Amino acid sequence: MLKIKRAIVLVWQSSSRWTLIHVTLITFQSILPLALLYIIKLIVDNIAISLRTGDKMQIFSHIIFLLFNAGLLMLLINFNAVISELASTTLSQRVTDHLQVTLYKKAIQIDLESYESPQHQDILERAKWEAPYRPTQMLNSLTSVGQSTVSLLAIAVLLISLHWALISVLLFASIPTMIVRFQQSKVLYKWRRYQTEMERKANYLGHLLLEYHPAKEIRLFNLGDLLINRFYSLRQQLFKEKLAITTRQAITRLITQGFTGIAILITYGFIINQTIYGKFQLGDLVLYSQAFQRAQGALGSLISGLGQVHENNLFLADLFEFLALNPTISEPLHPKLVPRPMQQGIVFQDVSFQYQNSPRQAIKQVNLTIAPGEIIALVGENGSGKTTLVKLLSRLYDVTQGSITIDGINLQHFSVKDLHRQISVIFQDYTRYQLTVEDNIWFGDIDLPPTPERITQAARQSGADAVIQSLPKGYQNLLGKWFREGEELSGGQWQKIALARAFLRDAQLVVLDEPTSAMDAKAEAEVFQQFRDLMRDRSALLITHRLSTVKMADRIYVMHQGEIVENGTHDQLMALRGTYAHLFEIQARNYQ
Ligand SMILES: Nc1ncnc2c1ncn2[C@@H]1O[C@H](COP(=O)(O)OP(=O)(O)OP(=O)(O)O)[C@@H](O)[C@H]1O
Repeated sequence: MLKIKRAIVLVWQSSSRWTLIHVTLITFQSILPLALLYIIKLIVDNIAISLRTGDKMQIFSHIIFLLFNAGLLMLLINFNAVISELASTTLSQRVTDHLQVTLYKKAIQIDLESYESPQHQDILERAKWEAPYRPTQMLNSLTSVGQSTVSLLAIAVLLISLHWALISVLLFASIPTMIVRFQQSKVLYKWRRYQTEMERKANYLGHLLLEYHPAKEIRLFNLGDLLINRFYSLRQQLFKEKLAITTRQAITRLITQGFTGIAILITYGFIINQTIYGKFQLGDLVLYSQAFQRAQGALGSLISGLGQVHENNLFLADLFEFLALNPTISEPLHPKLVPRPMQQGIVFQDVSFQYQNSPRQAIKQVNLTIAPGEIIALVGENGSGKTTLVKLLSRLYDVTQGSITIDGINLQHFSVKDLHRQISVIFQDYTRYQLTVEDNIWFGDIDLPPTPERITQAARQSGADAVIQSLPKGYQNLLGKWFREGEELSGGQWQKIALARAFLRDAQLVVLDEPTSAMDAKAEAEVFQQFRDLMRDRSALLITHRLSTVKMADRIYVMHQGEIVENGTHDQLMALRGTYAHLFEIQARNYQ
């Protein structure tokens, strides 16, 4: 019941005006045919009277009047049907758009961690399936239930006046159909839930085959046919399962329909019998058989409407399951302001962290300090935990143990938005927005307007300005190949744009995860030559495998399997002759 109410609220919120129009028109649609039926009865009755009396002219003119009204009513019914369809299309569109936005709003709220669980992906996928149409369908099935109930009640009064058993037979005969319909919805729903992952796998293969990024490897490694075959065999499996379910359902439906059919035949037999023996007039025969036919129709749509309500109710659970997800990275009730400027800086104290879906700790007992204005470098082999530290610092995840503080205040006491405003992070898998250059840079700080001076300055600092000047529309040029007139950039050029985005934000800490990995040696040298100037009094955390660039850092932390194993300046670490010195010498040797 609660889900039905929520679905209606969603539809109402999408457009209260169109919801009202839609429901009103549908109500008319259920009442008007009944009025038409009544006029037809009057016409037949009049014909019957005319056969018995002499004043045929007067009766005929009355019948003409009734026919005229019937014609008008038919016009009205058709007009109502057309307008109703228009209202229904408009409302559906409104609901789809509204729900899409609701879904996106929820998606940007939930924890990053949620995206890493297959169960969450299943929930998201199902919510995506259901959101566009399920609430409108719920409204439609509810209105159809209302509509058929009104029709059925009105006809029931007529049929009861004939004989109470008629409507009882009809109702009784429809019980098996109803039970079967409900049962079938449940089976279908369970199957959809269970096969979500398989459907996602098929979609993923489809994505690999259609998207631009995988296209190169798919051609070069000749993966196309292999992936298509895998896609096809998944779809085959889904198809077979669905076919088995629908075949079983069709057979059951045939049996129940047979049962209802017999009951209907008996009832018709009764009506005909009563007419032959003169208990019903000819008009009654027409009226009752029409009414009975309509009762059948109304009952059929009532059962199907109730079945749909039940089915929609089951499937809406998926949408609401997603909308009910709450982030665990919670906002404090009374947030403190992030100190600006920081006095003591950022301190990681005995920080440990384990990803939810992982059997081992990614970070173990880490102690690390970033003082105001300090440039810190984080080095270490792949998988040693560098990026994870940054995710913890920016509260994309919360630490499992220990604490991270700014000027002694735990990060969890700041509002997440305020914290993010003070940190400018570019991850190694940064986003290439298929938008204008200006947007790509401005997205680094949308709290301020995208004035050309700010954008150009950030682009100059990252070395992107020269690239942008060579584009036909400069800062207004679209990037990427998704849209017309977009220009694709090289990996290093994209990286310069991403770096400009990081520089734009007036943050107290700039975190760059492999910021120059795709840049040529000259561009990289240019960025780092001016890096200290660029940072001015800001702190920076650099993650890089290129040890030549970390020499200029004030302090270097070396990570190994989630732990910090060494820290100091370049000279101190070289003198220590430990992991850093070893890594540095390997790289230096490769350049000789
Ligand atoms: N989302 C995740 N879920 C589970 N485990 C993860 C996740 N992300 C990273 N890990 C694991 O955490 C460990 C640290 O990964 P992290 O990305 O922090 O390493 P890194 O030092 O940044 O590596 P690289 O130099 O390759 O970028 C690795 O063992 C990795 O497998």
